[in-house]
Amino acid sequence: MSDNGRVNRRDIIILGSTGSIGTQAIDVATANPDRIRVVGIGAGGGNPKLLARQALDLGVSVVAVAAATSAQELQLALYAAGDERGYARGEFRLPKILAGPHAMTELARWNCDIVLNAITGSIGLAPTLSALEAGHKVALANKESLVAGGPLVRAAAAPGQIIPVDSEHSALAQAARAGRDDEVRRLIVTASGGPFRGRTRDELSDVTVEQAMAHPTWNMGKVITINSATLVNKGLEVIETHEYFRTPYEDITVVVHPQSVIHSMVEFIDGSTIAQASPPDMRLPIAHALAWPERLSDAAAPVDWTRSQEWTFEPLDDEAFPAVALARHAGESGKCLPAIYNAANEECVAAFVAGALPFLGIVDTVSRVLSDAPGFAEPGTVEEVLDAESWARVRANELISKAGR
Ligand SMILES: NC(=O)C1=CN([C@@H]2O[C@H](COP(=O)(O)OP(=O)(O)OC[C@H]3O[C@@H](n4cnc5c(N)ncnc54)[C@H](OP(=O)(O)O)[C@@H]3O)[C@@H](O)[C@H]2O)C=CC1
Ligand SMILES: CC(=O)[C@@H](O)[C@H](O)COP(=O)(O)O
Ligand SMILES: [Mn+2]
Repeated sequence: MSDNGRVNRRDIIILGSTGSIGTQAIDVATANPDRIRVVGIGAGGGNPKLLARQALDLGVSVVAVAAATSAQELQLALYAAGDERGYARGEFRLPKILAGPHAMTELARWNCDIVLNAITGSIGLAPTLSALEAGHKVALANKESLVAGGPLVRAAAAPGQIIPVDSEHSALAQAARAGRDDEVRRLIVTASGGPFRGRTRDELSDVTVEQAMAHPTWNMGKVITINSATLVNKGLEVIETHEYFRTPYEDITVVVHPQSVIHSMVEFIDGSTIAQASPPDMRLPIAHALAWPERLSDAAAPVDWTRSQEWTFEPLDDEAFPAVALARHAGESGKCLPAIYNAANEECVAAFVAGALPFLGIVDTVSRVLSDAPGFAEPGTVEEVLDAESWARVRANELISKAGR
């Protein structure tokens, strides 16, 4: 029985409902109506028709858009979606609409059991803090929250209040259940290696956005897919691992595993390694986070043990892909450098997608921004994170426009 008297059913709010994680979370909820009910959703405002359809399909009481200009468009889309379903105007009750830059933090405080943060980018930090401060459990896909605002998120979260959704951290949390914290020796984070695994640095000089978007094993949103190609995603995940588990950076190892079946591993002091394995399908870690500490039946297909298959492992090529070493440097230096690493990368990815920066320019520019960074103190407030991020975004764009000349 949950605190609100319902048997095992959790009311959830999905921030970023129109994206890759958001839509898969809706699939998980729809497949488990006795366990999960979606009571509120929110998105950026880029796809008001989808957001409106989701709101009516799920029967949510509140829907939020971050772009204030999208509020009217959303309202019209809700009426149109109502018309499509044959609702008469008088009978049709619109959900409450929240709009504008504070809509996500307000939605994150709304009455519910769990907030799933599936927003992309460090703009997700304030909603994560808002949900934590409201006392909600947070199923966290938005890794940028922890990277940009790790000390703030840690200070706001009670033990067990955040449940990881990122596949590697879900795997680590599952594997870590096999022993006590003081019996863990090392965390091994797997990386697919991305679409350019095996290439030298020279061979990366003219790769296109389309090639970078062709992830070998996962179908994800644009930013994380480009980040997987540069290995910045793995850099962010090393910092995320440190933030979740408080493991020293030297005890976090990255290993390339191109099949993406082992999602990460925990090595214990007796020499035993526990791995979590499942075919690449985010519905599993999403379901795991929403039902934690229980499990939902048939969230995703298991490994097919009747079929011959090979799982391979190889070391990361730090020369061709320096993004992980750079993230370790940012993480070990602390202060605001992780936030600067992420914010500079967000600008560089946007520039790469717009054709204003070559692929190799992404990590090269992030590296330059990190080495140019003045001494920001450890952030104590969101505003301090935003200050460091603004500096990084401006500096990254200066370097990007110089590179374009
Ligand atoms: N996709 C995956 O398999 C995985 C993703 N993650 C992480 O999950 C997060 C989401 O990734 P993914 O689903 O791929 O991303 P997508 O780009 O597919 O979706 C992003 C979502 O965020 C919304 N959004 C964008 N800007 C804002 C804003 N300012 N305020 C509120 N909502 C906003 C988008 O809305 P709109 O449609 O209106 O633009 C959309 O709903 C990222 O942090 C990513 O790193 C982690 C592991 C795996
Ligand atoms: C599904 C998921 O969790 C992604 O973060 C994934 O890990 C990306 O794959 P890479 O290992 O290529 O970065
Ligand atoms: Mn991941």
